[in-house]
Amino acid sequence: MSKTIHVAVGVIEDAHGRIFISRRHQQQHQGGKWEFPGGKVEPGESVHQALCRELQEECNITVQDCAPLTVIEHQYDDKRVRLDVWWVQRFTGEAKQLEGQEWRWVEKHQLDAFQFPDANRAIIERILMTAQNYQ
Ligand SMILES: Nc1nc2c([nH]c(=O)n2[C@@H]2O[C@H](COP(=O)(O)OP(=O)(O)OP(=O)(O)O)[C@@H](O)[C@H]2O)c(=O)[nH]1
Ligand SMILES: [Mg+2]
Repeated sequence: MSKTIHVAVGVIEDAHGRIFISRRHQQQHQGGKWEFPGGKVEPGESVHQALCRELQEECNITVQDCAPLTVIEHQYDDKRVRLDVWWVQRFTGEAKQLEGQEWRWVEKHQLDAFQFPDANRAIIERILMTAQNYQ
């Protein structure tokens, strides 16, 4: 069996409490589905470093403040992933997608209306739970 792919994932929240999502390119793993931005942790990098690098490269933002939200391990038919998910509540720069993917800000309660990879179910539950606790 192939080894687990370690991924840094950002749940980016704006001042209105909305979350940034983008749509994976068709040819990518889980293509066509929506995702939270992020990518593979490179050798020698901490997860935090990977998160900051990926969000700069993919979404044009510099992370100022973030906190670990949850870690999800998921086995797909073809690969196993460990998603290290961080909540990003402070950043500079105007968030947008730099890699040609469709993107948008969505209200937390609207997240359920989008099709995400299976591993993301647990992330969305966590977002909704945490959001409730802070209201
Ligand atoms: N970025 C991201 N990846 C996710 C999410 N959910 C999920 O299962 N994954 C999986 O995590 C893996 C790594 O993500 P990625 O393709 O963004 O990695 P990357 O940016 O380094 O891209 P590349 O190496 O393909 O260029 C993929 O297999 C992807 O399907 C998610 O919400 N965001
Ligand atoms: Mg990526």
